[in-house]
Amino acid sequence: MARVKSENVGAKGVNVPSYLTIEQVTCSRTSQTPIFKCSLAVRMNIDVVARVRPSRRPEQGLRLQISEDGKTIYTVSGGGASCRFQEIFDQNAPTQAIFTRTVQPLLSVFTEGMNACVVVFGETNSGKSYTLVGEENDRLAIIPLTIDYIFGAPYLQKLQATAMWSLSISMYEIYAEVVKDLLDSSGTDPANLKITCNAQDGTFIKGLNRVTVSSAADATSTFRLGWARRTGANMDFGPADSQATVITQLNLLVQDRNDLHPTKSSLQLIDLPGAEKLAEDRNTLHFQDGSLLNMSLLVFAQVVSNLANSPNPDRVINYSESKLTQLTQDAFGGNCKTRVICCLRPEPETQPLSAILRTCSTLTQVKNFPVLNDYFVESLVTQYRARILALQHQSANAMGTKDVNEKVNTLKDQIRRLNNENVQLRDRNERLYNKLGELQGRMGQMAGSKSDLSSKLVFSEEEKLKISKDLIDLQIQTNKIREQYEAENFELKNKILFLENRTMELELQKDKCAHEFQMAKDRLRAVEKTHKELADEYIVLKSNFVTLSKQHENEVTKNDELSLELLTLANSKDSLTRKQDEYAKSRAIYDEATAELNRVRDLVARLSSQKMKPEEMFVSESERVTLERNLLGNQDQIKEQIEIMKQTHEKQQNAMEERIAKMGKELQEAKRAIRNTQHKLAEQTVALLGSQSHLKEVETENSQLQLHLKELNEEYRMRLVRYIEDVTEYMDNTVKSGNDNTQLSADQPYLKRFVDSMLKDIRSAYKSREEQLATAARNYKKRMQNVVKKHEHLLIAYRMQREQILSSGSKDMDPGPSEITFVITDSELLSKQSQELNRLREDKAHLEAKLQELQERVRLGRSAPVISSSLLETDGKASSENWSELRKQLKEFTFTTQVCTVADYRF
Ligand SMILES: Nc1ncnc2c1ncn2[C@@H]1O[C@H](COP(=O)(O)OP(=O)(O)OP(=O)(O)O)[C@@H](O)[C@H]1O
Repeated sequence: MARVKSENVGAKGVNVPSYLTIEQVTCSRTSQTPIFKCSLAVRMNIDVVARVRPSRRPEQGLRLQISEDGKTIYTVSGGGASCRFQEIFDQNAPTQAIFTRTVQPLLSVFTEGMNACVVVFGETNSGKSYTLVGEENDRLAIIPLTIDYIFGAPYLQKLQATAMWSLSISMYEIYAEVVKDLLDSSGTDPANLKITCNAQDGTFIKGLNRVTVSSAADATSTFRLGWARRTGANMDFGPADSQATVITQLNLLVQDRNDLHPTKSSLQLIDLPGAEKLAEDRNTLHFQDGSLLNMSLLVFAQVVSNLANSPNPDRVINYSESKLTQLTQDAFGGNCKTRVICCLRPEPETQPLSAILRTCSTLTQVKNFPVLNDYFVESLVTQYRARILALQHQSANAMGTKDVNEKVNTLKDQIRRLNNENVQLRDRNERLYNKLGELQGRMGQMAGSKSDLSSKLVFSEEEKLKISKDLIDLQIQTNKIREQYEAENFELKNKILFLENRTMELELQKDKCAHEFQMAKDRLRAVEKTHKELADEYIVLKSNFVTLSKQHENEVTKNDELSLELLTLANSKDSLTRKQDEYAKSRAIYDEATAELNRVRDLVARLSSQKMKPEEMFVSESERVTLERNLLGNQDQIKEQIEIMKQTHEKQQNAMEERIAKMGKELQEAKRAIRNTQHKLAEQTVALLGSQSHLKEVETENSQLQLHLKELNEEYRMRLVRYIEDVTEYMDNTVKSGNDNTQLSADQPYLKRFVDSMLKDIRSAYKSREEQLATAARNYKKRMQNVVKKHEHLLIAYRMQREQILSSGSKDMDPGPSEITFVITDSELLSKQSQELNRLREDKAHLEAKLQELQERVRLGRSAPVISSSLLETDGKASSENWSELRKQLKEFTFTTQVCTVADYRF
C-alpha cells in the first residue's frame, strides 16, 4: 500500500498546497527563482479524450451514438452507459491533430519540470497502437511526434544557455504480472524484474535500463528497438500483445548552473491491454485465462474506481495488488498530469463499449496532484515516503508474527479447500463430458446404420476412383516410357547410319591411300634400279679412264726419254758437223757418223710408228676430259635427282603413314561408337522388355482390382438388399403390432417413400457409374490399341534395321534377336490380322533359323541335310537352284508381311 498525501508543499518554507494549479505554483516560485515558467493552467482531474477508428466497412456507417454537442458517447442499446469526453476525435481526425491538441500541452508541462502521462485505453483492435506508435516507421504517431517535439522544444533550446539537460528512455512490458525490460540488450532473458520501494525514489523497478539519448533519431531508434521486443507470440487466448501493457518512460534531468540541485521529471506513455475484458465476468475470466493474465486491467479498473470515490488528497489507496497499478501510482491519483486517449471501434459490441465508457467516465473523476519537481518538493516527498515505509514496518511488527502466521495458515487452508473444490468440480465436469460423449456415440450409432451404408458406398466410389486414377497414372507413365524409348531408338538409329557411312568413307580412303602407297613404292624401286645401273656404268668408265691415264703417263715418260736422246743426237750432230769439217779431212769418220745418224733415224722412225702421235694424244686427251666431265656431271645430277626423289618419297611415306594412323584411329573410334550404340540399343531393348512386362503386371493388377471391385459391388448390393429387407420387416412388424395406430399411419408412407427414393438414388448412381466405367473401359481399349500400333511400328523399324545389318554382312555388329521375341502375345489386344501376322512371323523366324543352320553346315563342308524333298536335292546343281528358290520364297514372304502390316495399320 502506498499512501499519497500532499500538503504544505512550498518553496523555501512557503506553505503551498501541492494540488494548486500549476499557475499558482509558478507564481509562488516565480517570486523566488524564476526557473520554471509553465504556460499551462494544469487541471487536477484526469482528462479523457476519445478517438474513433475508421470503419473497415464504411457502408455500415458509425454505430456509436454521440450527443449533439459532440462530446458525449452513449451505448446504442441497453446498459445505459455514457461518458462525457473532453473532446471526441472522429474517424477523419489525423493523429497529428490529436497530438497537437492533447499531448503537446502536456509536453510543455514535462519539459518545464512536471511529471506527465499519456495513456491509450480501449478495446483490442481499436487503434491504440496505431495512435501511439503508428504503422511501420510512421513518424506521425504520438511517440515519434513526442520525441521530435521534445528535442525541438523551445524551452529546452532556450535552457541550453543557462542549464544542462539530458533525456533518457526506459521501456518495460507487464504481461501476466511479469515485468520485462524492453531495452535490455544483454541477450539474457530479461523477464520478471523485481519492483522495489525506497524513500528516495519511491516505487521503481530494480535493474531497469535507462538509455540516454542525444537526438531525436537516437531516441526514435531506441524506442523502435524496445517496441520490437514486446511479447509477440500467439497464446492460447489470442495474441499476447493485446494482453500486455507497454510503458515507455522519458526521464528529463535539468541541471541549472546556478542551482546545486537538478530537477527531474518523467513522461509516461502507457499502452494498456485490450479493455473488452472489463465487460466479462471476473470468475469466468479467472477460470479461462488464469489469475494473472487480466490482473493488471482488473485491478486498474478497481483502483480508478476507488480513486474516483476518494477525491481527497489524504486518501489511502491500495495500489499493490497489481504491478501495473504499483508502477503507475503517480499517473493515477499521484504527482502527474495525466491524459487518457480512449480509442473506440466504429461498430463496437454493446457490452465492451459499456464497460469502456463506464471506466472512462470514472477516470474523468480521478483527481491527480501534479507539482513542480523542484528540490523542495522532492525532499518533502522523500520525507513522506520514509514516514510511510516506517509506518508500514511498524504496523507489520504490531500485527505480530503469530497473527501473520495464523492469517497465512488460514489463507492456505482456504486455498486448499478451494483447490479441492476445484478438483471435484473438474472431476464432475469430466464425468459429464464422458456421459455426453457416450450419448453422442449412441446417437451416432443410431444414425450410423443408415449413414454407414452410404459412407461405405462413398468409400467404394472413392476406391474405384482411386483405382481408375492409379490406372491412368500408370498408363501415362507407360506412354511416357514408350515415347522416350521411341525417340531414343530413332536417335540411335540415325547415329548408327551416320557412323556406318563414316566407316565406309574411311575404308574407301584407306584403300585409296594403300594404292597410292604401293605406286610410290614401285616408283622408288624403279628409281633405285636406274641409280644402280648408272653407278655400275660409272665404275666401268672410271676403270677405263684409269687405264688410259696410266698408258698416257708411260707415253709421256718415253717421249721425255726420246726428247733427251734427240737432244743428245742434236748435240752429237753439231759435234759431227764439226767433226765433218774435220772429216773432210777424214771420210771414214764421215761415213761412220752418217751411219750412226741413219741408225738413230730408224730407231726414231720405229719408235714413232709404235707410239701415238702428239696430235693424236691431244685429241684423245680432250675426249677424255669431255667424257670425264660428262660422266661426272651426269653422276652429280643423278645423285641430286636421287636425293630429291628420296626426300619426296620419304615425305610422301610419312604423310601416308600419318594419314593411315589417323584413319586407323577414326576407324577405332567409329567401331567403339558402333559398339556403344549397340550397347545402348541392347539397353533400350531390355527397357522395352521391362516396360512390356510392367505393362503386363499392371494389366494383371488391373484385372485383379476389377475383380475385387466386382466382389465389393456384389457385397454392397447384398448388404443393401439385406438393409431393405430389414426395413421392410420393421415396417411389417410395426404394422402388425398396431400399438400406436396414429403414429404408424403417419410414419408408414414416409418410410416407404424414403426407402423408394433411396433405392431410386442408388440405382441411378449405379447406372451412371456403370456408364462411366464403360466409357473408361472404351477409352482404355482405344489407348491400348494405339499402344499396339506403336509397338508394331517399332517392330517394323527394328526388322528393317536388323535386315540392314544382316545384309551388310558385318561381323562387328550384332543384329539382335529375331522380331518374334518382341511380339505381343496377348490375344485380347490383337486383331485377327495381327494374329495372322504373328503366326507368319513365327514361321519366318523358324525358316530363318533353319536357313542359318543349313548355311552353317554348308560352310563346314558337310552335306546339307534334306529340309524337304521339294526344297533340296542331293546333287550340287539342284542344291543351288533350291537355295535360290528358298531365298526368293523368303523375300516374297518378307514383302507380303510388310504389306500386310502396313494394311493392318491403315485399317
Ligand atoms: N485511425 C486509424 N486510421 C487508420 N487505420 C487505423 C486507425 N486506427 C487503427 N487502425 C488500424 O486498425 C488496426 C488495429 O489497430 P491497432 O493494432 O492499433 O489496434 P490495438 O487496439 O492496438 O490492438 P491490440 O490491442 O491488439 O494491439 C490496424 O490495422 C490499424 O492499422
